[in-house]
Amino acid sequence: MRYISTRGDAPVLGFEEAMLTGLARDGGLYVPEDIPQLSEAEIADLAGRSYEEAAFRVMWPFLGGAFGEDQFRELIANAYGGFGHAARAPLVQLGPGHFLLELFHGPTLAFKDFAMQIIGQMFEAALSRSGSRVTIVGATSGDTGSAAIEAFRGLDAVDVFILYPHGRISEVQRRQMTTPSEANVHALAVDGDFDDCQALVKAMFNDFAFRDAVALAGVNSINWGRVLAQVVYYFTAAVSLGAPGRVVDFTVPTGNFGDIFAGYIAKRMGLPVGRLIVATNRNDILHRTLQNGAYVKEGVHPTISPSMDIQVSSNFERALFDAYGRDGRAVAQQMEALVAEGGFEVSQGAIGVLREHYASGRVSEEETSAQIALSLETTGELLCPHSAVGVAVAERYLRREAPMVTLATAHPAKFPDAVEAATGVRPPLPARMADLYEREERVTRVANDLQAVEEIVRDRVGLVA
Ligand SMILES: Cc1ncc(COP(=O)(O)O)c(C=O)c1O
Ligand SMILES: N[C@@H](CCOP(=O)(O)O)C(=O)O
Repeated sequence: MRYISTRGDAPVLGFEEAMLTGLARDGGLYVPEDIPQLSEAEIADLAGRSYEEAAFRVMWPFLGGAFGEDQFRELIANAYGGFGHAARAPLVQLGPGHFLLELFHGPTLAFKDFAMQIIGQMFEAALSRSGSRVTIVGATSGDTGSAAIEAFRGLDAVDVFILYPHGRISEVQRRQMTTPSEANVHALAVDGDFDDCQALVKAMFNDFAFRDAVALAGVNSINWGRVLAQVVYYFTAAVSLGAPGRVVDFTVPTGNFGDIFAGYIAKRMGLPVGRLIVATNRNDILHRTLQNGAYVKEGVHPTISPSMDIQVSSNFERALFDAYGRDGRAVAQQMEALVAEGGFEVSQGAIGVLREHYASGRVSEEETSAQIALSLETTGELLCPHSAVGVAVAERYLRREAPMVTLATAHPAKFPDAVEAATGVRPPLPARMADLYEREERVTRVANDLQAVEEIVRDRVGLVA
């Protein structure tokens, strides 16, 4: 199994190297050279299996022997054993033909746990085999960071630095990142927005001297392993609704495009996915692009669904790569235009390909709050604001020919202020986190400045600048 860069000019790697490398050295993202296929019979045979067994069968063909079969099964068991629901990703019916896929039963109450828990296991196994260590640097709008810290806290072979936008995430999200006391965890509050944090991370990867000195690794969805682990729940959800004998549509609250791209990979593997619907808040670059064919940056607007307050959507590059017939040069040119001019026109051919797979909708702040209230009233389901964005958009796309699954990406208790403002109900944290507000916080405030962040990282990992 070989992994190639979306910009076509980086070394071709195996699964383990691609996972540990993060961003490709040409600035692109790694993708599999070929997408493994599951036959109809293999998909049908997932019915009634445990989530862990489905995870093994879906992910295994991408690994190219990086781990042994028994070892990989054990890593999967460790990853999902601590989830708070036996089904791991249960489906709840919201109405005729509309289902909610609850992805918030992991340790940090967001869908990120599905990938981060297994990535943590794979990193640990790979690093203990090679005896090496890495420095993980990640950017977060709230959920990736807490899931990464949870997955990597206390590991000897890893330091984990998480950059979050100061003042732009919920208090629960912040505390999940600032209260772990392990010495290998470093929360950095950046004076900027999520796009600034993500740009800093990418700049660190593109600073080869720094990258090599600290053995930089990434756990944002630039890391292929993240996307891969998220493919699994598209299979479990669709199969429980009748796939492969039935087409299933999905609506995905979208920011960095990793989660919905995982749905596209499931489709490419043979799962009968109908429409993949991008649901955005006011930060609607993806919706605008699908509507008018131009990918143009605006400033990031703070919203009540802060984890989706993103304009430069990393994984859209992976989608473009396929839409341009896997022409790395074309993608590299567009990404250069994004940096130099703040945007680019997607070619007629490529936008046509994207529209074959993806549709989209945008939801205002008022509509998000109204949807949280309406869902509670009509279905008894208390939604987080991100999931509410998804449900509101999905309602516009319901059709008789296919059931719709909306991904519920976080637990409402992570965003209690927004949920309470919409419904009057303040969702409580699960008992195991009940003392979150009493724990001591540890955080370093840092300017939106590459040198300043690199200096902190070098210093903490024991390298003299
Ligand atoms: C709760 C929540 N919903 C949705 C998203 C968007 O997911 P993606 O970035 O994979 O598009 C995020 C962040 O990524 C999130 O944390
Ligand atoms: N919403 C995310 C943003 C980062 O996305 P990722 O999937 O690329 O890690 C977050 O919660 O941090």
